[in-house]
Amino acid sequence: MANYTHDLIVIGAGSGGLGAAGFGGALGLNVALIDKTVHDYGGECLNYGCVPSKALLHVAQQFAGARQATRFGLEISGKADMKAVQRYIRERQDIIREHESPDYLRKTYGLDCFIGEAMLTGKKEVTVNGRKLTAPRIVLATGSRPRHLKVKGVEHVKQYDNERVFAELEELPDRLLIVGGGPNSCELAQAFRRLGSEVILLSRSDRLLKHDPAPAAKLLEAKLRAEGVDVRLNTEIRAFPDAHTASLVDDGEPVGSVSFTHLIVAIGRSVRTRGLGLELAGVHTKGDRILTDDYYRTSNPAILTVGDAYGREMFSHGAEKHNTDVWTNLLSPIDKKHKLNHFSWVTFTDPEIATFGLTPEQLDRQGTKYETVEQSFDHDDRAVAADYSDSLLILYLSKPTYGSSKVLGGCMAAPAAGEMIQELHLLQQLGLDYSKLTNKIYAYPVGSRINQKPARDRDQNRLLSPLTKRVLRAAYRLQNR
Ligand SMILES: Cc1cc2nc3c(=O)[nH]c(=O)nc-3n(C[C@H](O)[C@H](O)[C@H](O)COP(=O)(O)OP(=O)(O)OC[C@H]3O[C@@H](n4cnc5c(N)ncnc54)[C@H](O)[C@@H]3O)c2cc1C
Ligand SMILES: NC(=O)c1ccc[n+]([C@@H]2O[C@H](COP(=O)([O-])OP(=O)(O)OC[C@H]3O[C@@H](n4cnc5c(N)ncnc54)[C@H](O)[C@@H]3O)[C@@H](O)[C@H]2O)c1
Repeated sequence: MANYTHDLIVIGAGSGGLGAAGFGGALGLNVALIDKTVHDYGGECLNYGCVPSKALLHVAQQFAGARQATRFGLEISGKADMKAVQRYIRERQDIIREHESPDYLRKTYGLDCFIGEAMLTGKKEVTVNGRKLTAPRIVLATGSRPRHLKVKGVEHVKQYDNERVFAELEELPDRLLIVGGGPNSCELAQAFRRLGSEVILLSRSDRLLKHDPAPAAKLLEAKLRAEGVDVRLNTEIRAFPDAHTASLVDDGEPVGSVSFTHLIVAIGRSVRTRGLGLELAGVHTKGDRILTDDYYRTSNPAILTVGDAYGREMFSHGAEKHNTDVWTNLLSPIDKKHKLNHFSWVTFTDPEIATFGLTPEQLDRQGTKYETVEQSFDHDDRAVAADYSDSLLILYLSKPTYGSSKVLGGCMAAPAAGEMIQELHLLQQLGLDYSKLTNKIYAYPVGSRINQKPARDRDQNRLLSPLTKRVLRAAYRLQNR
């Protein structure tokens, strides 16, 4: 410590940086945490990502509920007041912000919080506000930034990315064009449609949510279409002839044009590599990636990355996973390798699309034999009563050995699927048999009873084979003479 100003320096105070610095602070280490402005503390998730998008979806859900209630006599009219919606979102953000502010972090974790743009100026040195800080380890938690369209005429168009949506959009768009087919576009498309905008959702992929199973993504696509979103797949923007028109191509062939009043672009994200002084610290990059190994190390082993800066799973809880691994490695002589065996993610649309555990691609890659079980909600009493029986559960189960199978992964498309998959995900994480659910008594009629249905069906099929039925009949008659 003698030759360093700090034990650890963390650049970026988003999900990644808060976790990396917070744990060090909790251990009593002398940790410097740096972000550009006080408002940037909390990062993308708090300011322009998870929190505002989920608050927006919550408001949109109220509108959808009111619209459904017109079947039962409620009379409604009008659209959302976007200023009031943004006010609600900012109020919610401010509540969370209190626990992510530099003052709170200083008081609670003893962090040495800096406000200013940090630059690497040596192998173990960072400069902020003209002051040189040094530490044996530096964590880059500098995040990513939204990609933008680069087509002819784009300079005449205002491209709203997620930052601008939550910082600047004060009027409800009349006719909104959203580009991209990932979680960001799907969530925004449904939210704005429910608030009252006309929405065109355009993606160059042949389906939405390419990281989730196709049947689940199809259910969401059908729901978006049923709510009036104009979903156009295999489509790209070729040019903007004027500020409110996009000409489109499908497989390179012109397919007409669309007009819009507002344009949101959600076509993925690039890791931040510029302005960080990476070259001065011997940190190599390739395109818009920081080169890293499976142990979160950059080409300078004193400098680690977590969160979006690591360039792999870009989620807030991805950052949480990275920090768990990185801190294990910082504290022990045996390094933990990055593995994605027990991960999950949720797209918070209606239906929610919740994917967990190993995907078919991962299972195939590791040569694991598995069977796919698709469970519909058609005869689930809760789904019938609450009108969501067009939902779906997909499970990947290991091939049975002596009658028992393990849950390897899966996906659910249903309201609150993100909550409902949790017990399945825990079984997968603990490596427990799926049959553990067979005798569980659920309060009737909780939605998560659907998790048990395939397990019960399988056990019942086994139990009620002609032979066991004969044995059980004989047992009954013997016991009850
Ligand atoms: C619209 C949207 C919705 C999302 N919803 C979800 C969701 O529901 N669930 C989920 O898990 N994930 C969600 N995500 C993803 C999630 O927001 C990100 O994965 C997460 O915020 C990344 O955290 P991070 O700490 O790596 O980066 P960031 O939060 O981007 O933090 C990086 C920080 O570094 C700072 N910084 C950069 N350079 C410097 C410098 N030179 N000096 C000082 N500071 C610097 C920046 O100011 C920034 O505050 C969503 C993303 C978007 C865009
Ligand atoms: N609920 C959540 O957890 C959540 C919500 C929103 C965002 N996020 C995260 O934020 C990040 C960004 O999300 P995203 O949805 O912007 O990115 P993404 O990379 O997941 O999806 C981008 C989509 O845009 C399409 N696309 C790319 N270029 C295009 C073009 N020129 N024209 C038309 N379509 C194009 C792609 O085919 C893809 O469907 C992701 O890492 C995501 O996981 C998470």
